[in-house]
Amino acid sequence: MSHAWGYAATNGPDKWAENFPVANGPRQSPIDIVPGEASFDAGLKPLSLKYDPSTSIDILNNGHSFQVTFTDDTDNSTLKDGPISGIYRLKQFHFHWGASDDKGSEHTVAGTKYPAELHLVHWNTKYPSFGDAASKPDGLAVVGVFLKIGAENASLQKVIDAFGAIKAKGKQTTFPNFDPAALLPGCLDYWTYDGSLTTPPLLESVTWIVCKEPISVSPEQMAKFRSLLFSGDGEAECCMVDNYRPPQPLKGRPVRASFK
Ligand SMILES: CC[C@H](C)CCC(=O)Nc1ccc(S(N)(=O)=O)cc1
Ligand SMILES: [Zn+2]
Repeated sequence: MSHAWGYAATNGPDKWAENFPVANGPRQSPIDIVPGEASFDAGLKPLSLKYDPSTSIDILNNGHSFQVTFTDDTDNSTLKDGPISGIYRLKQFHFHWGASDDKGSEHTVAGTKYPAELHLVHWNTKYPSFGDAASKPDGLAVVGVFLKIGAENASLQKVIDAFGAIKAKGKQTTFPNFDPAALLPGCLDYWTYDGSLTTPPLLESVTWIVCKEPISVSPEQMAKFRSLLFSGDGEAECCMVDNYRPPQPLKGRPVRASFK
């Protein structure tokens, strides 16, 4: 298989280990979170997320998901406290979703799949860059937020309104003045564990911070996610759906809860 990894039967999660052997490593993500087996840790601090909307730059269809990218040359949009030490800068956020509402999230909760999952990707400023941090065991911190079918989400709609310009792989457009804090749930209780990127290169450099409370998304909004394409202009159209990796073995890792 060339390095063209994807989510199809021919190049999907079950094939990734052929080119990325860390796929079978000791700290892979996502995982199934079993609340009854998570241990409450009173030492865990509340998350400190401080985002500056002026750091949002553009929105891109990268052929695996769509992502909103941020300028990360200052400490204007950061994650602090929670389970981490130091200052982590926001680099991008993206989503994973299913072809239908019964699947789509990467993490699951006692086996429950949500229709989608938001990932806010941050890197540790003790390292010079995102790329450098991505290869360090404490290099990245990703905040995961589940999406649950319900009322229309006005903040999410701002992202969806840009989809017309990024339908196909490789398309990108400016996306200024967006506040990603508007995509966070009201309650920031979380589970945390040591894991990895959930797509190749599957680097084991991520402190995962998964929020217990989901945000809402309407059925019509989910349909718009499913109208994006994995394929590029001029290629046979292939809807961008089921771009999620299934849960991986916990291999003895502790999962801590910030709440009782
Ligand atoms: C050094 C280059 C860098 C590894 C490749 C580009 C990148 O950012 N990948 C990435 C980011 C986040 C996730 S997830 N889904 O949040 O775990 C998965 C993959
Ligand atoms: Zn992700």
